[in-house]
Amino acid sequence: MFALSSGRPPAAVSIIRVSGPGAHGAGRRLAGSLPDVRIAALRTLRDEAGGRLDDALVLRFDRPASSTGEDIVEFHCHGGRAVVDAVLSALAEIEGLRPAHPGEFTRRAFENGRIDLTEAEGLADLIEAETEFQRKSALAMAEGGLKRQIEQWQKRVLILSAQAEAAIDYAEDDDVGTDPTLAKECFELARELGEWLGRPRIEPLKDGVRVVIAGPPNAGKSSLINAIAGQERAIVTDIPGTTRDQIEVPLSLGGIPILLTDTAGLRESDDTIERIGINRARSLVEGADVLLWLGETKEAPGHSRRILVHPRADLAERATAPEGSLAVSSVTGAGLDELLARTSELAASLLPDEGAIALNRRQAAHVAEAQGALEAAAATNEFVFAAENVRAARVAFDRLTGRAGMEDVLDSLFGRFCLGK
Ligand SMILES: Nc1nc2c(c(=O)[nH]1)N(C=O)[C@@H](CNc1ccc(C(=O)N[C@@H](CCC(=O)O)C(=O)O)cc1)CN2
Ligand SMILES: Nc1nc2c(ncn2[C@@H]2O[C@H](COP(=O)(O)OP(=O)(O)OP(=O)(O)O)[C@@H](O)[C@H]2O)c(=O)[nH]1
Ligand SMILES: [Mg+2]
Repeated sequence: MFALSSGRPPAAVSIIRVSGPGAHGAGRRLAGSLPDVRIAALRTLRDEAGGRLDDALVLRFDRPASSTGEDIVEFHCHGGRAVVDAVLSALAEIEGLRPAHPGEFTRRAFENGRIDLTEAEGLADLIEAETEFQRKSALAMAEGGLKRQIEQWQKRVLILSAQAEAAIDYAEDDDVGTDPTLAKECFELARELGEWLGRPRIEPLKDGVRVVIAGPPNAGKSSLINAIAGQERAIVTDIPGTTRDQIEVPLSLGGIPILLTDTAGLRESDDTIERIGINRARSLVEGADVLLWLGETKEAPGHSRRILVHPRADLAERATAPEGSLAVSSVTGAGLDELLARTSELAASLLPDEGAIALNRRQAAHVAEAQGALEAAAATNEFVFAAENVRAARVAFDRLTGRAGMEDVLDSLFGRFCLGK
């Protein structure tokens, strides 16, 4: 299979990669001969009829020492659209070669055991990374930070598995009791997994921390989002119930990604459209990471990270903010810096430390699965049930890394534990 691996032409240089058993043959067909492995060399690429396609740098990798684990040839061509099309067409002519599916190079790397699922996820995030923060976090995942941690968990779970199985084998039928070390280690591992689950996740880093502006109609919510965005994003009128659809403004506060959302004013309404907007506003408030509340303090929804805002503070009748409320004016800009500072402080607490491994939703689900199973294993005094749950934890870790086969698991299980003793 082959594909253009670099960005969309025209570009200075375009890289076309070929991976699989036919890669070297294809390289020779186009380039005449291949350079030594991992040594770039200049070649004239030609089509079947001998017509010149381009002068390109050619690179060759021999399996398994390549990014996919297969033979690879790379053509570093001039990045013109017609050049790239011509080389891709010449490759398509070659028997047994076909264009790659999206993500297929990474998929092959996974299938050939070069990377596990968490590394593949890290690579996907790395390619999408737009900020330094995102890049460092994705790179930590892509270079195996989580994979190594899971391998350590797997080792411990294998020993537990062996202990539990051995206990079943050797327990007298009527002598099934607890193994305090087994229960203790299950408990300890479950606790450690719980600690990981309690850490900040990757989603706020990727999608932005969800900061929701909410409050009654006409409070000045849309004016506030416009003032923060520095442009007229939301419609502002003195008619209560102006905003219906949510309005989202992505911003970066000192490097912290924020998704700021304006919502419909909360009130009882007979207007069908407004009511739909209000329902959306309510669920946005519920899902908010940080809530900016522009209403009365006593009406404020309970939220663990909320800032009470006293808007329109430039008006004489609103000159004094109630205790605990931050006076803000979208007209004069007063209080905005303080509001943003407090917002980014709350938002920062939801983000992983720079370069730290942060679980994504899928990974966290499997970690939670393993945690639950180990807790159950720790709580029981039935070896059979304990063994079953330890096995479930093992499966959860295998799902986490995307590993399906159990052969190596069994090998290391029996290699570690001498059942004949
Ligand atoms: N030209 C080019 N640049 C690229 C890539 C590529 O495929 N081509 N990559 C595409 O993702 C990234 C580099 N990733 C790579 C990952 C592994 C191997 C590799 O050959 N691994 C072997 C040998 C390792 C070694 O020599 O240390 C191995 O793991 O066995 C190569 C590139 C970014 N830059
Ligand atoms: N003086 C003053 N007026 C403001 C300020 N913020 C908003 N207003 C006015 O208050 C009225 C309502 O403002 P909006 O921003 O539309 O209020 P809202 O909370 O979005 O209202 P709904 O979308 O209806 O829920 C408008 O007439 C604004 O011009 C402010 O800081 N100072
Ligand atoms: Mg509004």
